Amino acid sequence: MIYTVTLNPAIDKTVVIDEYQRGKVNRSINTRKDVGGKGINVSKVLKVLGIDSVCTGILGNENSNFFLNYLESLNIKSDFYLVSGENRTNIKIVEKKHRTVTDINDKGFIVTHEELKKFIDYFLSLVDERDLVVLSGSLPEGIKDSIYGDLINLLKGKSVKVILDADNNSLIEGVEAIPYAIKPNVYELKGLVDIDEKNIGSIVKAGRDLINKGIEKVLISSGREGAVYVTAKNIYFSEGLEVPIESTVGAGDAMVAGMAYGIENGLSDYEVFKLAIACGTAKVMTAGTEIPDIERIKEITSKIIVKPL
Ligand SMILES: Nc1ncnc2c1ncn2[C@@H]1O[C@H](COP(=O)(O)OP(=O)(O)O)[C@@H](O)[C@H]1O
Ligand SMILES: O=P(O)(O)OC[C@H]1O[C@](O)(COP(=O)(O)O)[C@@H](O)[C@@H]1O
Repeated sequence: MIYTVTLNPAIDKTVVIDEYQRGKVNRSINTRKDVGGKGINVSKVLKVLGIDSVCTGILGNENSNFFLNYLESLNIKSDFYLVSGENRTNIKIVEKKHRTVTDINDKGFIVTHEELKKFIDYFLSLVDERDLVVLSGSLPEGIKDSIYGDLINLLKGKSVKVILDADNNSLIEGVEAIPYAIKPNVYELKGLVDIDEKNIGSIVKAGRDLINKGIEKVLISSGREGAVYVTAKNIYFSEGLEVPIESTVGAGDAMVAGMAYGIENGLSDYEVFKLAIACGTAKVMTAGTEIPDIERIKEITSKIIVKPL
């Protein structure tokens, strides 16, 4: 079973405007609200790919029904540890004129040490060596940056594979614990290793260094520029496809879903990479964090050109 862990879920409020006017009244063209947060988005795309997962993590009690009802409507199993407080709302400003998305991500609820410990104990009782765990997203107040590293060590103790998608110090500390796989974007990678994010050779070298440390799969995404996949045996590159963009929010999560699906199903590095790119590309063609459909993912998969490096 795949478990996605979201410690800081979010409602994504997408506001479409023509052009942001600082200090003025801005009027929206349209708005939408989606259930989001990185691990939850991964579970949404896994469902489309036809694979079950359990969405776990920590959820604020106050507006929890918005999340739980939505996941139930998609037939995605959820098993969150509930804490008091409200799940954050993250604002995504889509500017039509400039074709940009600006994220304003809130902090979220506060988690006490005791609550976190209860969640970890419960979560560890759920998983065994047959499972794959996706740890992703930012941390609510009260949880230290060491959490992903700590969880990776505990999960490795149970022979559970982990895919990590985090940033800043939680990524640095997570990588020190050597997860099975990671999916940084180039900016997250730059926070980890000194790279020139415009130079493919520099990105590949960073990927190889991480593989030499013991991480088995390193998928580095670079938005429209595409992605690089470095494993012990292969190095692949693919350019991003030119597609109509609705919202880039959740592209990385969709990519992680493709990666998790491929790893869970024993696909080759080549197939994993193609599927991950297809999921990310299909996602940018949907509004907000709406899930891409499977037919589009299949169609894009057939168009992706992967170059071995
Ligand atoms: N503007 C875009 N055009 C085409 N594909 C995109 C675009 N943005 C993202 N993608 C696809 O989604 C993948 C993940 O996007 P990226 O923005 O790098 O992730 P993250 O959301 O983690 O920052 C990219 O590698 C690419 O395949
Ligand atoms: O936990 P963070 O880092 O604040 O990110 C949460 C945000 O990331 C998202 O999961 C989208 O992530 P990506 O665009 O990186 O795939 C949104 O749904 C959510 O608002």
